[in-house]
Amino acid sequence: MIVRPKVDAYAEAYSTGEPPWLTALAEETRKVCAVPQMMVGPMEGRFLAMLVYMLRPRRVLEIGTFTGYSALSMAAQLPPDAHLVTCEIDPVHAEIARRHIAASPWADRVEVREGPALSQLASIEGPLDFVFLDADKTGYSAYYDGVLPLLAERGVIAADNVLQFGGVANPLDQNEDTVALRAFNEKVRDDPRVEQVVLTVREGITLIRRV
Ligand SMILES: C[S@@+](CC[C@H](N)C(=O)[O-])C[C@H]1O[C@@H](n2cnc3c(N)ncnc32)[C@H](O)[C@@H]1O
Repeated sequence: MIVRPKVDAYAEAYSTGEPPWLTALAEETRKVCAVPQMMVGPMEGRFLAMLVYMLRPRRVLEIGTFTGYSALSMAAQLPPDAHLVTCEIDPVHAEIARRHIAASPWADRVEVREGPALSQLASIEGPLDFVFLDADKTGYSAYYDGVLPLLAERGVIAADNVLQFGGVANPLDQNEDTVALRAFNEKVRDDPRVEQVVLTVREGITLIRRV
């Protein structure tokens, strides 16, 4: 997180709590996955749910399912006729996500597609009303290029982890993901087709829309 832990804890305490079905998913993820902190967690989960509530999207695409925490956070706020496709490369992650989605009340609205997200993009139908980018950071630039032409006129892309806990602002941080995200942030900033705002929520989230 970028904000001080005490302030972050305060913000979480005064936000609506995590629903029980996500607590069960999070508990299993912490038990069986090597990097459970890949889940967006309660605060960002509530934030995504609020965005979906406000946007009322019909078609949602997520790139980077992991065990389904963000997908189910969003699904709970989808209108009944909406559809969320979420892409995941790892079969173990996809299996956990599918099981929790099947047990949820939103199984009819959420589809997990297994395999590299970039090759899935060819079969994704637009227009997309909301896109959540949260897979491999070195792939963001290609995902952005792939989804922008599919974005609805009033569609929004949310790109996660764009500040890497602040690493992007530290020139000494030459980690591969940080370098890729710096390049991604520059690309979005310099793209005349879009307007964007970089938020300091958790590891940083950029909201992008077409102009
Ligand atoms: C940060 S996690 C996603 C977290 C998830 N949004 C959540 O809140 O639980 C990133 C996920 O992207 C997946 N991934 C990595 N490279 C991918 C690719 N090329 N195509 C699809 N998924 C990929 C990883 O296996 C991992 O499960």
